[in-house]
Amino acid sequence: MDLKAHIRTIPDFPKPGILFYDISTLLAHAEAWRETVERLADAVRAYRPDVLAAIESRGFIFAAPVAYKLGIGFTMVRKVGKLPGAVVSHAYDLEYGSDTLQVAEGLVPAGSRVVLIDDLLATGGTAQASVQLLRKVGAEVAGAVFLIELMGLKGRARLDVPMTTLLGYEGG
Ligand SMILES: O=P(O)(O)OC[C@H]1O[C@H](OP(=O)(O)OP(=O)(O)O)[C@H](O)[C@@H]1O
Ligand SMILES: Nc1ncnc2[nH]cnc12
Repeated sequence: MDLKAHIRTIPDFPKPGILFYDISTLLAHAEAWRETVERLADAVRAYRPDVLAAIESRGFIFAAPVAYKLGIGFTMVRKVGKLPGAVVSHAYDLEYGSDTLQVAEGLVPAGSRVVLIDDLLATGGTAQASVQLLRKVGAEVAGAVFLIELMGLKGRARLDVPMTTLLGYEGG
């Protein structure tokens, strides 16, 4: 099945000049959604994870059925201020300014093999910050899996873990 046929592109969202790759149309199509979950699960399984880590918020949509299918748990990598209780944080630089990601303390056992999952790799800033955060809590990041890669933005070069993407687009 051609999954790209189910991803809608919207020009100038959320800012002028950005071509937005919208997964809403894929999620709404039962067969495309099922095929996506199957293919992501195969890619994730190859890294032999003990647990998944999912990046807020679109990453949660994909991580939940994949974790269920593989019979493992998943941990949420969240934007600052969303997680209750003790958290571990990692601040990272954006093009302008900075941001912080957090995970709950004590949920990822030290030394466990973690696979990171998200819908889309653009500049790779969010994914690489997530890798660093997971290492801070003692995880071994075995790999990262994305549905979409915007190859023009060269996020792949920023990630220092093995990675698999299902759909590559030249632009970004
Ligand atoms: O590779 P990067 O340049 O870091 O960009 C990729 C990130 O941007 C999007 O999330 P966004 O921050 O828009 O949040 P959302 O998932 O909550 O919509 C996407 O889901 C990735 O997490
Ligand atoms: N062009 C894009 N489309 C959808 N999500 C994104 N996240 C970062 N860049 C994006």
